[in-house]
Amino acid sequence: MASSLARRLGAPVTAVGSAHVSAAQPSKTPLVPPDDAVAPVRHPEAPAPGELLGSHYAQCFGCGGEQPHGLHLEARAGEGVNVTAEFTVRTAHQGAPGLAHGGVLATALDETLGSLGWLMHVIAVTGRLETEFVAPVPVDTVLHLDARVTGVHGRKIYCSATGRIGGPEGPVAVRADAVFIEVKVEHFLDNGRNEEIQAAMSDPDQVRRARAFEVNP
Ligand SMILES: CCCCC/C=C\C/C=C\C/C=C\C/C=C\CCCC(=O)SCCNC(=O)CCNC(=O)[C@H](O)C(C)(C)COP(=O)(O)OP(=O)(O)OC[C@H]1O[C@@H](n2cnc3c(N)ncnc32)[C@H](O)[C@@H]1OP(=O)(O)O
Repeated sequence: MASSLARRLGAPVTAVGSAHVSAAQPSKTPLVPPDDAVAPVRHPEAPAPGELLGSHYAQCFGCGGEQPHGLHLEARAGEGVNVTAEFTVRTAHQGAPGLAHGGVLATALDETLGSLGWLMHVIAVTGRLETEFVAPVPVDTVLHLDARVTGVHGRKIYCSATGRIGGPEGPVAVRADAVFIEVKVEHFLDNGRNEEIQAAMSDPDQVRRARAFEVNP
């Protein structure tokens, strides 16, 4: 059977920003996995440990290589359902003189956590993200990021990340706990802007990447 992406490729995108996402109440989903959560499973075709994951979208602010304003984060697969990444704080990332903006650091954590989906072959978006800023992070610092999935409950993926300075074993400067929610590729097709969707769909590399996520045994 044709994949949903293939079906959509055959038809022009007509609606933009459909309202299928409800105007929800604030989420009360806790950030720790419930007792009946299951352990995450590394997909048999997940990238090998140490392999660079690459960008899920060339224009992504977090990881896109073609995004001039982006963080250009590059994550590597870990041995389990975990990833590592490095992020260098630039002058453009300041919040206070010589110090990283907290929102930029939260974005680096979010992006690193988001890349965990590659290891499970699941597309997921951030539902909740709680960040803790433990120590100031000066410009030119390399933040050593480490993220892992701590449990899966239905479509909810519980995960945590740390950002260390001075080396991968250095002191923790930032940390985050998050819940990601698994979605289908339609999430992007139904909610994204037509112009960018069409551009992404005419890029064979992008289509291949999106397809790689569609089958989750
Ligand atoms: C050719 C085009 C291809 C394009 C795609 C290309 C490649 C794709 C590959 C990867 C890309 C994937 C992600 C990007 C990766 C990294 C970037 C960094 C991550 C981000 O930056 S990403 C952007 C920010 N993010 C959002 O833009 C989400 C906005 N939001 C929504 O779109 C909805 O809100 C949604 C979908 C989250 C839920 O909506 P829904 O209707 O599907 O969910 P539903 O109500 O059925 O809930 C089901 C269960 O999740 C629980 N739940 C629901 N919402 C929750 C929440 N917020 N927090 C905690 N738990 C929550 C419920 O409590 C229930 O739990 P339970 O089952 O236990 O009852």
